[in-house]
Amino acid sequence: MSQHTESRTTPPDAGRSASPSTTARGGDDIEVRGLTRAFGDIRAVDGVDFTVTGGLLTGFVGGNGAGKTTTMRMIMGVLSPTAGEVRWRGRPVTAIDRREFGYMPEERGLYPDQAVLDQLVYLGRLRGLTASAAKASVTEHLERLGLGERAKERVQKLSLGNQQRVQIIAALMGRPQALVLDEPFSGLDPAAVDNMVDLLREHTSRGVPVLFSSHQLDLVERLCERLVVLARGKVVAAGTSDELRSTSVVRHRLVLSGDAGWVRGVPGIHVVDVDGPTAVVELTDERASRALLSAALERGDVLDFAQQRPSLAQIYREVTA
Ligand SMILES: Nc1ncnc2c1ncn2[C@@H]1O[C@H](COP(=O)(O)OP(=O)(O)OP(=O)(O)O)[C@@H](O)[C@H]1O
Repeated sequence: MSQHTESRTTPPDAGRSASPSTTARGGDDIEVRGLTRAFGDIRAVDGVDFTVTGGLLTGFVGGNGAGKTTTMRMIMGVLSPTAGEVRWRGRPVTAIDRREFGYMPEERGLYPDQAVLDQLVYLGRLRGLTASAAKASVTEHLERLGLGERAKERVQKLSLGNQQRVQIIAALMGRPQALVLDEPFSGLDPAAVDNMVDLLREHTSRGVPVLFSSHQLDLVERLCERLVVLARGKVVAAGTSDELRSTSVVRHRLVLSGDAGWVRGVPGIHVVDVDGPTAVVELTDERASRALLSAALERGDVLDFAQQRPSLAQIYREVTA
């Protein structure tokens, strides 16, 4: 039975034909243990461990070629690991489990000649939804992502951004038990990003673990409760933003009434940047902050002197350096 008359504050429950609709919270984890994949001599993914916790958005970041896509493919079983394993709810993941995962692959495999609605309903059927449940879920998602009028159009007539939205619907429709999304935000305009975020939050609010990769650090910073940072096939940092920040070098920002160039001569600090009256520094000696402030006051007014919360971009540069 379709349940699509429900309010839009809950995720579309498409009445999967043969699955229990669990609403467990917190314990619905994907666990990656020692995951490794070699291509010839290259270890694209090298002993990777992390957990995607139920109910949280986990951002997966790393530079080009860091191994994100390869890791996600192994989570989804599209690629087999050279070593290590993927676990789901405390035991090795099975093909049946994965059938209930929503996956957005890097290669966007839509059929250009097929109508949007038909294609999505077909994909929903492959995921185990009944035809009517798939249609109801797809129709609701199309409306929510602003494609309600385009349901009968062929995919190739849509702009790239709209094709991306269709791909997102393919991953989110029904009631996925976990979401693994490779660059779901790339190519979306800000309104579509917001709609997408709302949708993802609806899934996390019912305990679903969500892993998504992105190069948009500002977005990841805004959205994610947890982060996994990959570099050269290895996890170089993982945890909440605050946990990552606590290991980062503390910066101070000093704003003066005159030019701040003189700070370069103060011992015990590393100058990150000077721009006219503003200097950003790192203390290599804790006591230097007092010396810096005294020296500044001797030279004139101090308009601001405060610790700076490190941005994710800063943390990212530090851990991947
Ligand atoms: N099928 C393959 N055959 C050979 N090498 C591969 C294959 N797939 C990935 N690689 C290599 O594995 C490494 C990791 O690639 P991967 O696509 O997982 O990185 P990524 O973090 O997703 O990068 P991007 O952000 O650029 O998408 C790269 O060096 C890539 O060239």
